[in-house]
Amino acid sequence: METLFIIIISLCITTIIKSIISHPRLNNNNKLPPGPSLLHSTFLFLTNSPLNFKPILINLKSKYGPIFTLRFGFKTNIFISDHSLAHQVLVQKGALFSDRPKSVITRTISTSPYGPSWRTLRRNLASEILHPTRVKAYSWARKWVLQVLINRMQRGREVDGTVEVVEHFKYAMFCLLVFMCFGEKVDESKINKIVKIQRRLLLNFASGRFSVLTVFPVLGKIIFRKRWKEFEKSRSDRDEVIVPLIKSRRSGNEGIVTYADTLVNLRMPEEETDNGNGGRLNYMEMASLCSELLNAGTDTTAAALQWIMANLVKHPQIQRKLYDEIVAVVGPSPAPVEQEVDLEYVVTEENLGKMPYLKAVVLEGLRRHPSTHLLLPHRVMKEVEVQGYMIPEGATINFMVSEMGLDPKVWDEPMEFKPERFLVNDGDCVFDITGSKGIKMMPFGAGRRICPGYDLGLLHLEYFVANLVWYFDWSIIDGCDIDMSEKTEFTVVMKDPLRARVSTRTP
Ligand code: HEM
Repeated sequence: METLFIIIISLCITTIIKSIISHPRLNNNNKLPPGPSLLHSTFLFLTNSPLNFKPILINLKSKYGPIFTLRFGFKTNIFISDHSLAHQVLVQKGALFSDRPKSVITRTISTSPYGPSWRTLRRNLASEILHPTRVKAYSWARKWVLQVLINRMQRGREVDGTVEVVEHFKYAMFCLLVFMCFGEKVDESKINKIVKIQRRLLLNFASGRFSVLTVFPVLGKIIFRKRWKEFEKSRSDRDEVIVPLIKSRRSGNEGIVTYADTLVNLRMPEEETDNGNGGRLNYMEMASLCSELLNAGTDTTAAALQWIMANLVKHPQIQRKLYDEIVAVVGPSPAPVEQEVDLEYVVTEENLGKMPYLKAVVLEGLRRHPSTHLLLPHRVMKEVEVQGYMIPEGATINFMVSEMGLDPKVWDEPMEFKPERFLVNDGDCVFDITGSKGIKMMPFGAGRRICPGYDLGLLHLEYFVANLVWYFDWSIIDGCDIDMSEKTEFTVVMKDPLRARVSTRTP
């Protein structure tokens, strides 16, 4: 029934859009990048889930080139797969391309329009939570989470020593981000409840079920009544768990400063006078922002961690080289740990800086398997020319991250996992992940909307990879190769989750 409605609505919109093709903003001189006809594009959007869209985009790229257009209803979607075009758009003309399309999710950093609210929220996260001194203050929480992870992996090991790791990675990253949000070592059942609620929301957005509510904001509420109800229910379930955690901070929890604390104290400057609340955020808004942080920092990192460990299992010589580097810096692995015992020895964060090969392994993992194939969509704020084409105001711009990491013009043997490509002559690892001077890959995006958590994300990956390799020897299960096929959830994950033989190393 809903699909029928979508088709009817799309046909109506098709008619309207044809009439606005000659809109002043799209006159004869204003040529859009090439792409399939409106009818063909609409058909592609209606018949494919966003989760399965990647092969279609790759096909369109090979047909139309590094910049192409796909139109759907009133929306003009531009796709860019070329590094220098991405640099031109995101860095050189960044001010025009840093807006976001409208979303049904309000009050998050990632969905806020480019403007003062976004700036205030992003600055709060960057300066209050992601500042190096604050990140350092969470260092003991990372050690605690490492222990949680090692314990869970030991407990989850089958008699033959094999373990499926991804759920343990996700759980560990969740514990860490929940701690950064609320300052509590939340118990397992509550963590699992939060994970379940967050995942339901995310998967519904990633599959397009909830995004359609944004495409048709007014009619959508009537046509997709059931989905609206479902969306509101998911939101209220989320608030039911998250708001009490925020309130418990208000009741005078001393010690470490958490994200929830900073939100309670935040004032939105442009609303100071007119929201009747002195510019304070309400609890739903705070819950939405905490929920964003949990999503942004967990699945992305867990997905990357799984891909990196899979490559280390697949390439034992790379794992050996990495292990040797770790041992050269911190000494031999400690004796096998007992379950539930406090970890005495870890590869510390100070030591990570002395391990260029570790950095190279992590970067190679992010190049070869970026956590997302596309950046979050950007919105064009004003009509602008890009490579001789006119991009209309309001168009959505998408960046094909994975294609950039695999471009043979930039990367030698792009399909191979070769960390050495990131090392310079003296064995140092020097790479600008922000792409400010030029983009070669952009797993965290680039320009004004670049992921504000990129430094923390890299730290988490280096810390967990180093410790997992120092504590355990990872090997392939006899007779089973590692299948590197991928599938898209909220992030891009291994289709066959990594299962490996994991044995504690002896000193
Ligand atoms: C390996 C880990 C991570 C990866 C691969 C990753 C990747 C990304 C990407 C691709 C974007 C979209 C950029 C764009 O649209 O141009 C993004 C945005 C964002 N990320 Fe991350 N991220 C990671 C970790 C984190 C962490 C740890 C945090 C916070 C603690 C975080 C917070 C955010 C936020 C708030 C945004 C929205 C930025 C905005 O719209 O201004 N991310 N991330």
